[in-house]
Amino acid sequence: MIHAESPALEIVNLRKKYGRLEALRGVEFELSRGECLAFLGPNGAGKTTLIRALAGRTRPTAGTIKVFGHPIDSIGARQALGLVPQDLALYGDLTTRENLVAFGKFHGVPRRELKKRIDWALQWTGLADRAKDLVGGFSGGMKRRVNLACGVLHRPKIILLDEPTVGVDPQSRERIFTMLDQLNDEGASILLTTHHLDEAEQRSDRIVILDQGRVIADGTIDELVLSTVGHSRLVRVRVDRPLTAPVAVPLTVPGNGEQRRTYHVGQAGRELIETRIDDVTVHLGPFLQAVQNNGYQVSDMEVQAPSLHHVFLHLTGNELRD
Ligand SMILES: Nc1ncnc2c1ncn2[C@@H]1O[C@H](COP(=O)(O)OP(=O)(O)OP(=O)(O)O)[C@@H](O)[C@H]1O
Repeated sequence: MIHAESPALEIVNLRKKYGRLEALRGVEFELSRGECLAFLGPNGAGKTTLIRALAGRTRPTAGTIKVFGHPIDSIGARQALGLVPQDLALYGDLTTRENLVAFGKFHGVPRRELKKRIDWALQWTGLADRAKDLVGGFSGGMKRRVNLACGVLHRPKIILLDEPTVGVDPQSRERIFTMLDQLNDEGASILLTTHHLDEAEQRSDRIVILDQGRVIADGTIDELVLSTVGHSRLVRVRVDRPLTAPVAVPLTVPGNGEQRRTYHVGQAGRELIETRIDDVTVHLGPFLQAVQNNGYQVSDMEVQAPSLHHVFLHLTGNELRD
């Protein structure tokens, strides 16, 4: 039975120790029903450990995990969860269909439903015409798709995916996200880990950033941007000749008793001026005017909105790399 009000997942004070190393240090978050949540974090942050703990593959040292309000070790909770692990768990010497049969049985899909589910999975993955081919000979992207199908054959309400697009080409990546969108549209709640900031930014409803076993940020892109780097824009202006000195920009700062301040931007000897502007509508015009007043012509300009990349750098001080 599913509790009407409870979230899909509720994680409180989750801890996992491997000997003296604490991989999870009191992780707390919720996954709402029907939500797609992306977990980001540098290498070793604890993402895989978290997914494994949620999937019952490793026992947490402390903390609670509730699935639709039920303890993680209840039968209802187990049936609600589907895991798509990072490492491909497929039988290379079996065909696509044979792999699906094996995983369907493993997940306890009733015999009478198995064929229907497998036909659905073959369509869903776009591999119907490869049903009788050995999986061992497939490309990385195709194997990922079969792996995904094997993890969701029993139609779990919550799908946990550890790096679902690692090592696949951009086309397969796109295809995998279309497949996940379909499950999400049909009501599944999705929790995935990824190394791709753009993927998290474009594909998820909410983002949790994990660093050294702790949640250091949790929110929508807008919330994360606002609480870290703010809504300022990076402006890059190229001018017609190297600066002889930094450019003086007088700006009026609104607020209690308007203040006039002068900023000096740009570096002598460079043709590029980079600065942050709090409010484009108020400050961009005076900034460009000041560049002209200092005797330079603007030859090119770029305004960059803050992205998840800036949030991540701000919070962890590191680039996120594969
Ligand atoms: N079975 C294990 N035994 C001992 N230490 C482990 C084990 N599994 C993970 N760790 C350690 O726990 C920490 C978190 O590892 P985890 O794999 O969860 O991180 P991750 O965020 O998934 O990293 P990556 O992005 O590299 O996959 C790391 O320091 C790792 O070395």
